[in-house]
Amino acid sequence: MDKQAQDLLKKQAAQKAAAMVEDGMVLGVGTGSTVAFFIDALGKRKEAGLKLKALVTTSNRSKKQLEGWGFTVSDLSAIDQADLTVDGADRVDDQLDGIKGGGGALTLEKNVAINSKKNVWIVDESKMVHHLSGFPLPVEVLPISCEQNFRRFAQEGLKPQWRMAGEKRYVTHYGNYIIDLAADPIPAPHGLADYLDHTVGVVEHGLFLDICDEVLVARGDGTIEQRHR
Ligand SMILES: O=C(CO)[C@H](O)[C@H](O)COP(=O)(O)O
Repeated sequence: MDKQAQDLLKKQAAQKAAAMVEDGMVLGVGTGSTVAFFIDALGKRKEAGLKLKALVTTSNRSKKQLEGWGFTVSDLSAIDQADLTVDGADRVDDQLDGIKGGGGALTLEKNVAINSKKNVWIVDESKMVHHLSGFPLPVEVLPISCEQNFRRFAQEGLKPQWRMAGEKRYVTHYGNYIIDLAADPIPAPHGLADYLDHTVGVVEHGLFLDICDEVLVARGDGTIEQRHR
């Protein structure tokens, strides 16, 4: 699929999600190119009179775009929970578990997601897989012990690679590094998530398991499939 065709699908899924937002909601907004289309569709709904109770987001990129549409963006700590969070994903499997963090915003994305009553992901069909595969798994690590973490992942056969930004290591919103694990496919996502959850120095990882409630999949035939957990 070329980029233009993929962008069209992303836009269709984004518009469908924007139609799900209701007046008075506390809304969570994710990060990425698909979410950028969602923010534009949400902005148009605002111009048509949509009034949110509060809005939180998962990156400075999304925050800037939302503010450009005149939205006020709150900190996550200022709200109790979101009614709905709309985000993209890098891969989604048959159980609606996913890999996220391609854009490096996984830590805030997971925190917003687990503090949301409902999570909807918007994807084009190329992101859908039967078992999680085809995309490196991002792991955000503290700089202080990142070399040890990297070596340990290599010993475990997880094929670690530093996320780079040009010549330098990519630095997250929180000043940490990202190690992308190229082990593929992921045979036991819950087992790997448990291992990463218990690895000292790991801040967060991109396995989003048992989090997504509904995925909107834009397909090349013009339809949007709504899959529920
Ligand atoms: O997890 C994410 C950012 O950390 C994004 O949601 C994910 O990478 C999908 O991005 P895109 O919509 O650009 O394909």
